[in-house]
Amino acid sequence: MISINGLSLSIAKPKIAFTKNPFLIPLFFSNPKTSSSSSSQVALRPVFSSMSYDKELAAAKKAASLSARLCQKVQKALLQSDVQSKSDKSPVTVADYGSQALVSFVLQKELPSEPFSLVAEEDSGDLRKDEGQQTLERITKLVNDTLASDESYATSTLSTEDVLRAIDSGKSDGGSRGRHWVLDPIDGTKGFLRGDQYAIALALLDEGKVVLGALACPNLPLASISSTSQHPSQGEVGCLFFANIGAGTYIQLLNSSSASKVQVTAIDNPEEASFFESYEAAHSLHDLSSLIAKKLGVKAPPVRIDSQAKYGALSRGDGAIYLRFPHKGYREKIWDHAAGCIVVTEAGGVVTDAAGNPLDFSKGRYLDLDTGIIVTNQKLMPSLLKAVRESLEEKKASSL
Ligand SMILES: Nc1ncnc2c1ncn2[C@@H]1O[C@H](COP(=O)(O)OS(=O)(=O)O)[C@@H](OP(=O)(O)O)[C@H]1O
Ligand SMILES: [Mg+2]
Repeated sequence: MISINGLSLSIAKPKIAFTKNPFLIPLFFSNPKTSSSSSSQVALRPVFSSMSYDKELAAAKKAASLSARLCQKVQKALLQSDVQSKSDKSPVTVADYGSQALVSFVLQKELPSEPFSLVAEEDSGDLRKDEGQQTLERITKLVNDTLASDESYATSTLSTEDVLRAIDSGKSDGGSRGRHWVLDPIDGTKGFLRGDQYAIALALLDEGKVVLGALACPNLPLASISSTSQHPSQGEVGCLFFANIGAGTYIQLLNSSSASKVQVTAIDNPEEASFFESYEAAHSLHDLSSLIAKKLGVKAPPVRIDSQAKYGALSRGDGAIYLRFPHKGYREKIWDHAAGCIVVTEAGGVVTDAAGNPLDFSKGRYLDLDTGIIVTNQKLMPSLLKAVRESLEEKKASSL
């Protein structure tokens, strides 16, 4: 019997006690074709044990929580000079850079004996230019002030060069071999700038599979958000969702250490369901979502919030469905979904592309997707898939 995240688990003696990766302990191997366990190596997939990732999860929670502290400070008193525009015209702030530097630094400090690879959104190109110097100094101060606020890092001080290096450690290409951290230092930067929802989304890939996630949502209330109360004016705010493969999903307040297990909703009647979608119409086709919702019989209006806070809210049953249909040609990045995906699946939900295939995080920095991403519980997925297929066919026919 072992205890993981407060859960007591009985672990069967492994039928095969070897693995190429000493950090992985397979509980058993399942053969996807026969569903029976076997000692043959042919066509076998390891089923990962959560006990391998406890210290990584602790490091991820610490990194995401400290970054949330930095982001909250910036959002409270945002200066005009804190916001810049990237080459694709999307906004980036000192908090995006500071969060990435902080996560990179903390993960490496907490896990000094592990090889470090990070796939993350930002790079330091603009900060290395002459006109980026003031911004870089502001970021360095934010990072050092945040470290100083934590007793285990009170004596750590980063130079501007350390900060640039920490940001640029996020250039890894990820892939299907080995371990890679995946980070969106601020997911929903537009929401962050509006004073709304955003998330610090951190996940770990092992052999191409997401094995843990820490999702900090500094503006998400602890109480449920629903279609009728998207902005509750009172109650505790600031949630950290975390999931370790095979061990479920938990939520705690960002400034507390007492966690509770969450589960997706059990409803099976779409008429009782509400659905999430992007706040920004440029990020997801709202018309298509409303057609799908109508076909399903969903009565509630969409709940539009920024970032992977949608995955977190769904994992605790605030809503039953998340629909994401980007405009044609957009390629989804792995950091926009990795943490959210495991937070939902470990809470009993299902995350697929529009054709019902699981998301594949092993292909590098991008997801190779069919059309969109849909998320719901196991009971609603068959009817959701049908509604999605019919709606996409209708949309295609009407554009001919
Ligand atoms: N054109 C387009 N289509 C689809 N998605 C896009 C697009 N452009 C950006 N992005 C990514 O969306 C991330 C923001 O998350 P959401 O779409 O969930 O939230 S919201 O649109 O801000 O409400 C956002 O994450 P951040 O860049 O971290 O803010 C982007 O990665
Ligand atoms: Mg971002």
